[in-house]
Amino acid sequence: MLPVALSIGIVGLPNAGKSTLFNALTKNNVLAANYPFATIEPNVGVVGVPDARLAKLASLYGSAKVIPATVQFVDIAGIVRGASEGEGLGNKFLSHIREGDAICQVTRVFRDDDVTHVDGKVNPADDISTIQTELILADLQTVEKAIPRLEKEARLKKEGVAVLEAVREAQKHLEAGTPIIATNVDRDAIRELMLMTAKPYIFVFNCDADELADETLKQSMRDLVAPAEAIFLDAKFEAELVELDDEAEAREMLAEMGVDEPGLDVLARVGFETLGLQTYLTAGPKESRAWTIKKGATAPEAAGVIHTDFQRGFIKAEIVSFDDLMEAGSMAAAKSAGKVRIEGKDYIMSDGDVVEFRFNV
Ligand SMILES: Nc1ncnc2c1ncn2[C@@H]1O[C@H](COP(=O)(O)OP(=O)(O)OP(=O)(O)O)[C@@H](O)[C@H]1O
Repeated sequence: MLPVALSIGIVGLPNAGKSTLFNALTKNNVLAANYPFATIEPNVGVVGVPDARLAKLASLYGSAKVIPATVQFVDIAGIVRGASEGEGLGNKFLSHIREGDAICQVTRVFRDDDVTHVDGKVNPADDISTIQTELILADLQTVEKAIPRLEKEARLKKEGVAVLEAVREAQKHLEAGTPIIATNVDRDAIRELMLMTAKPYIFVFNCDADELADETLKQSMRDLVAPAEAIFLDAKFEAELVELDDEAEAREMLAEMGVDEPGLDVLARVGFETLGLQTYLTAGPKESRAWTIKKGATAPEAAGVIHTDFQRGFIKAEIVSFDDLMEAGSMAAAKSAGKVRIEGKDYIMSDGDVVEFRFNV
């Protein structure tokens, strides 16, 4: 199994704050200007997933380094009404969204008369439906284009019949204005079409300081997008926060905003979850490290993320859960307490397993 490198595409209307958020995520200096369509080329940012367990492991093992899991964000240009018809940057960037594994939509909530809104007013519900409509229309085009080919394939081979049926069902839902993720269409059957509304979705509400403190407002946004995840942050503030070298100052700024945790940390964690990923941990004097696997991965597959030899020559895995290890206070104590298990080829990994693999090369 190759290392898992899934990515999340950031979408939103022009001036929603995508570039500001992306810059903060990567500390890259991508152009973030008060200028619709400032972002033309897609940009990839690789972000560490914050994991408090790593520092604890590192202090237990005296590790020299800590290496977190990562999640990739791709900054994509703004979508405007009519994008599926070629308005704005049109279909060019829709193809970048198609390649992502999940979508993160940045929605403007902040009020600032100096920052133009494409529709002349700030209205999150309208903005969300504008983008959803564009993605649905683009998916509908994809489906309509594919159907004649799929009909031919269904006549030639049996497997094609189920695919065609699933795609026709998808078409009906899209015509009714429903994103595929909200239906029970067989998503495996239609995978090859890479439909955008079939991807998991995260909503980032880009707020100003007052709005961040407004629980009623936030609840109404949550209700608007449920069951999808809603994250609230001030992208401009997050961008300033990452510029600070002084951690104490950063903590103070967060406290002043009444926020416990940087929004970017929440986003990285929720994004990682939304992609269906989990981590297992390894620890030693050199490093404490989180490794990324898909949920449901077996022990040999997990070993393969470190090295293909580990997977090929897999014998067994010595596993202790992070919590048991911390409670015992050391690997030796965990062993004598009977908390360290020997697991074989069929073991399904759990998040937070602390692992040592035994293998033959
Ligand atoms: N929470 C916020 N509060 C106030 N201003 C903000 C906030 N977030 C972003 N801005 C400002 O809004 C403007 C637009 O932001 P940004 O360039 O990131 O938008 P964008 O979505 O990337 O736009 P485009 O699609 O046109 O590239 C910038 O001037 C930015 O500083």
